[in-house]
Amino acid sequence: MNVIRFSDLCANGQVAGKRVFIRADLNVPQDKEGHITEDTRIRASVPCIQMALAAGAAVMVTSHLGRPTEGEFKPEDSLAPVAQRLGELLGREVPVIANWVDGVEVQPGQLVMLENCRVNVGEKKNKEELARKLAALCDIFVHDAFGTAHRAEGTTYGIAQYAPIACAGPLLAAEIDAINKALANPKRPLVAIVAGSKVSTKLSILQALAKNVDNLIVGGGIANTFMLAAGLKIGKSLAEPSLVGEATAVIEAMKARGADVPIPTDVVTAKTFAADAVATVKAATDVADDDLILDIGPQTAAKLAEQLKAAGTIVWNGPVGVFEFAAFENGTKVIAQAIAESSAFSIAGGGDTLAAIAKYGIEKDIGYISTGGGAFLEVLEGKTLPAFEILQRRAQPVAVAASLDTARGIGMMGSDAGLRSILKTVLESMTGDLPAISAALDKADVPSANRLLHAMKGYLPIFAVDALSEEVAHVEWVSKTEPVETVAPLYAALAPKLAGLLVEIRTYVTSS
Ligand SMILES: Nc1ncnc2c1ncn2[C@@H]1O[C@H](COP(=O)(O)OP(=O)(O)OP(=O)(O)O)[C@@H](O)[C@H]1O
Ligand SMILES: O=C(O)[C@H](O)COP(=O)(O)O
Repeated sequence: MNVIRFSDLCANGQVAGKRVFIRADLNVPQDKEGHITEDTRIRASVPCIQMALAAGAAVMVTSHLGRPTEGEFKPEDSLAPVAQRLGELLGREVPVIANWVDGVEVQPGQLVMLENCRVNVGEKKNKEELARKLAALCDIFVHDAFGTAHRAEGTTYGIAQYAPIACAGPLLAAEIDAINKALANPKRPLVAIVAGSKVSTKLSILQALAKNVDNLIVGGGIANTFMLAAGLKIGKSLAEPSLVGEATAVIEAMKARGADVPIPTDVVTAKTFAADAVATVKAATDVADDDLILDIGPQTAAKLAEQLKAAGTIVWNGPVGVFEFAAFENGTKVIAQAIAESSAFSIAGGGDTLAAIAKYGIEKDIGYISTGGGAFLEVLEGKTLPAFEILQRRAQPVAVAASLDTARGIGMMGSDAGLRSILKTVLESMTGDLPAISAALDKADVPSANRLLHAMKGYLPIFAVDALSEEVAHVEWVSKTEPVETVAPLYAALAPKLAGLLVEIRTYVTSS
């Protein structure tokens, strides 16, 4: 995966004193009072934040929480409980900043949390005006929100288009590697459980999944839509009637491969969506017009559990019922226990799925737990997620424009060994010089920056492409006479290219 990794930037000393904007996925489940019921996503975001702080950055972190209406902040949309939990994990205060789009006060060594980014107008549709403002807040944008990597929004895509440097955080990078590895050659039968409440998002993924998986188990609002497709009544239950055609297409695609999508034969219903609603188990054919289906029935759960026990690989996203209410948790509990008892390699993800895993204490029985729900389903579908598309694109100019010209280097040095030898020395000095130039410019010390650029101007033509050597020569020349206001933006454009060259040099000297 050709993306810039934040860990490399930290190791190269390019982060000290920089403004770092981290997009995390801190979208955790909460109860009615706003208490966090499961904090995996917060814990998983800690390493990136600590990495940025340890590298001496001024750190801003943000996330969405739920699906609020843009421009209409409500107290329940606030990231305050998340900041409080993060503060406990980090052992420091994490102040929450509201109305932050036009500027954020944060100093190196400090960490602030920027209030729910989905309240900003233009976030969802990735409006350019917002994206440019977001990018202007930072020197380095770090995408560490794997759970939201399938969304092309302002803080997950737009900011990456315009920020001076856009890179992958450690969680984002580790998740994609782990999921791809786990699913590269899945042991068959491969069974996917796709359930929960995000019907339209997930139903459209199912068509692609139907080509890959051997068994497709549906639950929650998705199962209700499949029941409609099978001609069953679902009363007032959560479903997406406009997607019945898609559900039918999935059933047909599975049938054509000799597999099927089991439609619930019994369900648990209520008359209201409430924890104390009376639960009634009934046949799937007996659902009344005023019924809400809130869980699969015990017969259906037992049948699905059998299928799961025979699986080679299980992918699980979404609880099959409203497991938060005791009367409607049985289906999810039975499925969770069947996954735990199965010898299959299991991979699970999704905000509420993680909460269900924690509730039934089966963390140790799951092969891999991802912070992504919809995102990891899209990886399974074979899609390139928008996060990776833009980060790869942002890594390209670095690789192309700042590239190492090894043929030239060998010619100039007389041999490959000669080139390697000079590159080892260069690697050492550039690793120190790049942050030193930035630090000098931060202090408006242009003469020091000029001295360092002058040295670089001398050796780059031995092994770098002309465009880069010329750009360095130009910035060095400007820095002889011009003030920091003129030099700093020129160096800001040059720095990522030099950082890219450094990565190439390191790769070259460590290759055999
Ligand atoms: N039959 C149902 N009717 C209404 N809500 C349901 C039903 N079945 C499950 N749910 C709800 O679905 C929610 C979880 O769905 P969701 O699609 O958000 O899953 P997830 O694991 O969080 O995945 P992701 O991270 O992709 O969102 C739970 O809060 C659960 O109560
Ligand atoms: O819970 C999730 O799957 C992620 O946080 C993404 O949330 P979204 O589906 O509201 O974009």
